[in-house]
Amino acid sequence: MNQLAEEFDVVVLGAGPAGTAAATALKQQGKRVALVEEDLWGGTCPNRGCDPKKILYTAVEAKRRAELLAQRGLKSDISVDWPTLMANKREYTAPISSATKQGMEKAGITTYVGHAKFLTTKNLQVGDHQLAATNFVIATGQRPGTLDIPGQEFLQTSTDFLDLDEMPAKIVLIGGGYVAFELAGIAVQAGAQVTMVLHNAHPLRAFPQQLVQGLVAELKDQGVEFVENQAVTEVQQTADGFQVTGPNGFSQVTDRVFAAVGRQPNVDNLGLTQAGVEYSNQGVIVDRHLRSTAAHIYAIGDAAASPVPKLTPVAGFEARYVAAQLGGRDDEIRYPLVPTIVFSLPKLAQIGMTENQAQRNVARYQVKEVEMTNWITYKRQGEKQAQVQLILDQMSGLVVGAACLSLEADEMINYLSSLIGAEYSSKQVQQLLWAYPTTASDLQYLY
Ligand SMILES: Cc1cc2nc3c(=O)[nH]c(=O)nc-3n(C[C@H](O)[C@H](O)[C@H](O)COP(=O)(O)OP(=O)(O)OC[C@H]3O[C@@H](n4cnc5c(N)ncnc54)[C@H](O)[C@@H]3O)c2cc1C
Ligand SMILES: NC(=O)c1ccc[n+]([C@@H]2O[C@H](COP(=O)([O-])OP(=O)(O)OC[C@H]3O[C@@H](n4cnc5c(N)ncnc54)[C@H](O)[C@@H]3O)[C@@H](O)[C@H]2O)c1
Repeated sequence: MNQLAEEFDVVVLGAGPAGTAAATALKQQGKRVALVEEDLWGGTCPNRGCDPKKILYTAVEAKRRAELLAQRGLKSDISVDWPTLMANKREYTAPISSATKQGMEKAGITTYVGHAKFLTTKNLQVGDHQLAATNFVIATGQRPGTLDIPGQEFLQTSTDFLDLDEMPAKIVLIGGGYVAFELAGIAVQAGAQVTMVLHNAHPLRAFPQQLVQGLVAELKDQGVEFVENQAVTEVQQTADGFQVTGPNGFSQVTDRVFAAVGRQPNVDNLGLTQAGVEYSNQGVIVDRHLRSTAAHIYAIGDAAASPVPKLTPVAGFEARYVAAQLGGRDDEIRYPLVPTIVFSLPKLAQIGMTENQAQRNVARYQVKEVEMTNWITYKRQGEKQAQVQLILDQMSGLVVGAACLSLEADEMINYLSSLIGAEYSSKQVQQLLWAYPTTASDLQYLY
């Protein structure tokens, strides 16, 4: 081992939700912990992901709710003041990085600023420092993917969108996943003319297509244009913007073009080969203990090729699990149910078994669609899309999966998460009382 190396029990690479949670839990065990970050402390979620997105979303959701009540007695002429909204977002995000770093240091974690790269299986380099450790935790996250086409340098990302000084008059969003649907809702309500360009006809493929079609219909109603089956081949800069082109004469002139075509794990410049760690384009390959192919090196969060959605609560769960493993536990990871929400207008949420999975065993699983637009919860708000889909296991009689589309879908999915996770039967649900009339009290009619 290099004599100049600074020694630790564990070195954590990346200070996002995964890395900070792991470092904190490991420090609480009394370990000597180093945490390395090359960019913003706190990582994607609070700086350029979930939280800034939700701040912008809060304003556009309020505007949409007011619009829906326009025929129901609420007079409103609301518009989004983007510069002020952005100032509000920046006021929130500006202190995050330094506060997170300070918080880590206050907890007794040794922090390093710079790019971490393995030199050997036991050593890594950060700037002028060499760090040696018994164990390492890779928590380097993901970055926005792009398209390998002429003019790719003109493509912007979700990071750019979430920090726009002005909302452009026209934008093109390439992609049909979480990011594209969330940014479309924000941009259209902030006054932009939005075109979503999809390379196939299956947006949000992991969600029930009936609910996705409801979301698409709602976004179209708000003014979003959808172009399907169009693989963009080139982006050119013009005198006053950009021209997006594709096969069969497709051409769209716009002010900005955002690629929302998935994210790539930050694993390619980590010296993983020197460390004996194998990886794929899904991230670091891990076993059921989140150990990489080098058994003393773990991977968690977005950087790990673990078979779960890449979300902040999952990153935290994996971090606490690995800390417990390094503290002496030796059980395989068992994930709880993972709720996911697309914060579009309206919201689309899902948990547990999906419709696609249920359809592989129709003898056992029944898909139940519930249209709720006329229920008091939704009617009073003028909501146009309020649907729930439940997956029933006919063997146990339990609900094992659910998806929701409405402005209340974020709350509803969390209630369903508790009930499905605790394996509540219909009979048990009828024994519970929720204050009425609320989103929760509808559960009685759903089960
Ligand atoms: C636009 C957007 C919206 C999102 N919204 C939601 C949401 O609503 N809900 C939700 O649950 N999830 C959401 N996510 C996903 C969520 O942000 C991620 O799942 C979460 O941040 C993953 O945490 P992580 O710690 O694994 O990775 P990250 O947060 O990406 O942190 C990794 C850190 O490692 C650092 N790093 C990388 N390489 C190195 C290196 N070699 N040396 C040192 N440091 C390095 C990076 O700079 C980064 O700070 C969203 C993501 C995006 C992009
Ligand atoms: N609310 C949330 O929880 C939330 C919000 C945003 C992001 N995220 C996380 O970030 C991840 C990334 O989000 P995302 O929307 O970038 O990815 P995604 O995987 O959800 O969607 C990518 C989309 O891009 C399309 N695509 C792929 N290659 C393409 C190509 N060459 N040309 C055109 N389209 C192409 C896909 O068909 C898909 O529709 C999510 O999977 C999720 O883990 C979560």
